[in-house]
Amino acid sequence: MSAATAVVKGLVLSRPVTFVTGNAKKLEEVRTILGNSIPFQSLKLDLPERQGEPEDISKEKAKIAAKEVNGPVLVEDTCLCFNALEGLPGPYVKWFLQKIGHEGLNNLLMAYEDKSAYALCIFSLALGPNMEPITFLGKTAGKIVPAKGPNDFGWDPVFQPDGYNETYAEMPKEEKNKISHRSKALSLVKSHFAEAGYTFQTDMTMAE
Ligand SMILES: O=c1nc[nH]c2c1ncn2[C@H]1C[C@H](O)[C@@H](COP(=O)(O)OP(=O)(O)OP(=O)(O)O)O1
Ligand SMILES: [Mg+2]
Repeated sequence: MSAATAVVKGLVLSRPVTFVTGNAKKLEEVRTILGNSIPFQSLKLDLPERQGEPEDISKEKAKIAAKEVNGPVLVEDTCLCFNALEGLPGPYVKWFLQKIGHEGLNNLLMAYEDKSAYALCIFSLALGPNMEPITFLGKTAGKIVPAKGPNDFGWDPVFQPDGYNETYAEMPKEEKNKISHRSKALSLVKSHFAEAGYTFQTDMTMAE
């Protein structure tokens, strides 16, 4: 079928926004948090990630994704940053988790009294290939604790947000989604869509 057309304050998008991620759990949270507020489709793709500052990594992912999709895309990059380690492992937490696990993440902080950390989520929206991505940051402060709770999403069992005695993993999903790095970033994404007044001419469910 012909692609859906979206009007963006005079700017016409040939397709609805595609959220590109290789992570099913991220997608699940994004779906729940966004509800029907922003029509989007998703694409499972493991995008290459450069090294460097979190915001640049996220933007670069959006640029690559926009080329792949040849249309508007939303991506995000998530970091787990330890204050005692100047923000590391940060964007590299995926590899740390894979190699050394929850216990290893705790051990990294063994030599430090400061166990404080923050979860950072950076969404990048690129309206098309060769368009400069716009970024949206969400941050939740907490500390690193020995793993507690179900082990079904990344480092959730070792991250205990400030003001809670439970880790992200122990909380009901709705509670995590109220206070999470991801939901904070997504509320900025939502405001952006509302302010930009993006209107969609075609029912997004009809998009290819
Ligand atoms: O809310 C979260 N709670 C716990 N763990 C989380 C969360 N959000 C991401 N994570 C994990 C997934 C990956 O191990 C690393 C981020 O790496 P990151 O590159 O952003 O994610 P990814 O490669 O799994 O998916 P994508 O294809 O969107 O890049 O932290
Ligand atoms: Mg990734």
